[in-house]
Amino acid sequence: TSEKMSPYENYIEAAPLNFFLTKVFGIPNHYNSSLAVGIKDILSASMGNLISSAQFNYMFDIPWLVQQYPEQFRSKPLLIIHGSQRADKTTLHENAHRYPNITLCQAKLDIMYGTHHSKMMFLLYDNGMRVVIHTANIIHNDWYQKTQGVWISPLFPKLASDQDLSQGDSVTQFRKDLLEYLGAYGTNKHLQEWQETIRQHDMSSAKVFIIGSVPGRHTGASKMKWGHLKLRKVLQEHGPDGSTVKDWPVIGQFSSVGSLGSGPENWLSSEWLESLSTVQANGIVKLSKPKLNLIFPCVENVRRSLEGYPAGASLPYSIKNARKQQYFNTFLHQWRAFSRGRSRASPHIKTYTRISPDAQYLAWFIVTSANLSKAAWGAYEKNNSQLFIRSYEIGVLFVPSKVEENLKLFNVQGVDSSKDSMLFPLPWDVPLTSYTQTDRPWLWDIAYTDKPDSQGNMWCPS
Ligand SMILES: O=C(O)c1cnc2c(S(=O)(=O)O)cccc2c1O
Repeated sequence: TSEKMSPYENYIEAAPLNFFLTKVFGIPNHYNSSLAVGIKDILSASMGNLISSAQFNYMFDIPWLVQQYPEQFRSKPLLIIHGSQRADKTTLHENAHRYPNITLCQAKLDIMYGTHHSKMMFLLYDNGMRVVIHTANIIHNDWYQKTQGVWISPLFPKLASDQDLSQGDSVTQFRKDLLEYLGAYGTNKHLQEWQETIRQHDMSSAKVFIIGSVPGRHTGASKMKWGHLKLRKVLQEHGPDGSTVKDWPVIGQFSSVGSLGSGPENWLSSEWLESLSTVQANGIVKLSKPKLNLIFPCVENVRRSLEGYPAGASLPYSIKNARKQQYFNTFLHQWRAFSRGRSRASPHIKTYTRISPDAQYLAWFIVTSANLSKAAWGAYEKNNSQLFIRSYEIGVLFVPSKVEENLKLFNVQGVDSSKDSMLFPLPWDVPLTSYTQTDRPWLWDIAYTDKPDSQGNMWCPS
């Protein structure tokens, strides 16, 4: 019903997959005009007449956030869901204190080293609501010169009061999974109000699966609800068939790396890769495990970036972890995004996909807050009877058949404009670019003083 749409909605609603990159300051405008949004576009009045909103994230600059809303929306109720504790929590409260419309909600983090990584917006308008799931912190730098991913839901209309509230879910059970994710935060009055609001909206137009992580030791029926086992379950039921994707590589792209174990068989190439290479379970014998390709910036990628070495302050891979897992380097490829004008926009986006060897087709695609870590994706414990997750994460999974019935694959590039294909806007270049002999993965806690960065500076972390 285009008569309701304003020019902004047209360009946002027109994107068939609702998958955008954030606008980057300092690249040719062409790369910021299509399939790119800034935070002010997302919050603009042309997306809807805002009644209230919620912002889930890890880092917040509250005064900056308020300024990103249109002036007439800056006093609307705003719920901030964070994971800050102790001094960080005090600072957050000090910064929020002077805004009477802002309420803070602290997500419980009872497990050591867990963080509230999830990045999501609820936008309630007078004619419906939107859900935005993305990868950027609520700070200026994350929306300025980095590559970030954003999924913006269609406008979800409010259910008519007489309509049965069990209506209004999608073929991917988007609303059910979103409510289940929110349920994991426990009893918070403001979050429960948002759960009620979500129940009152028709989300049947959502074509993506939610892949979420919540802290805990998940067993029994809950074991497959979160992290890499949720992905495994969805791919068992709705994934590609084994014959189509036999020998198709898996690609992981991320902005941080955890402690993965002393060898690939500890976690990376065993349980994690097994989940990402799951195919529709039709009983055929287990396929050979596919090749794993990883994308993480090398030192040169960071040095030449628009921000220079300081881009590396958001790429927290430590020397402590790196020295324990040299095998990890054998999987690595450079950050290159020439096709999107973003080779120099350092990646903070996290994406995972299964791609054909000729890089023409995708079997599925995820954009998420989850980096390459056990804390985010979960790790088996107790003889695979439970999945141990430390952090909150949330992402969306695109599966061709759920985007369009009978669609089996996404097109990546080239001219296959046959009717049964849909172009997927990849954020990074294929084929992948290997590290050179002298390239090393970026580590954020060692010095780089042999070559100045794009700003003429060296990197000397304290
Ligand atoms: O986007 C996030 O959720 C996130 C989380 N953590 C970060 C860290 S650190 O907490 O791991 O030291 C250091 C630098 C950037 C970070 C970041 O961008």
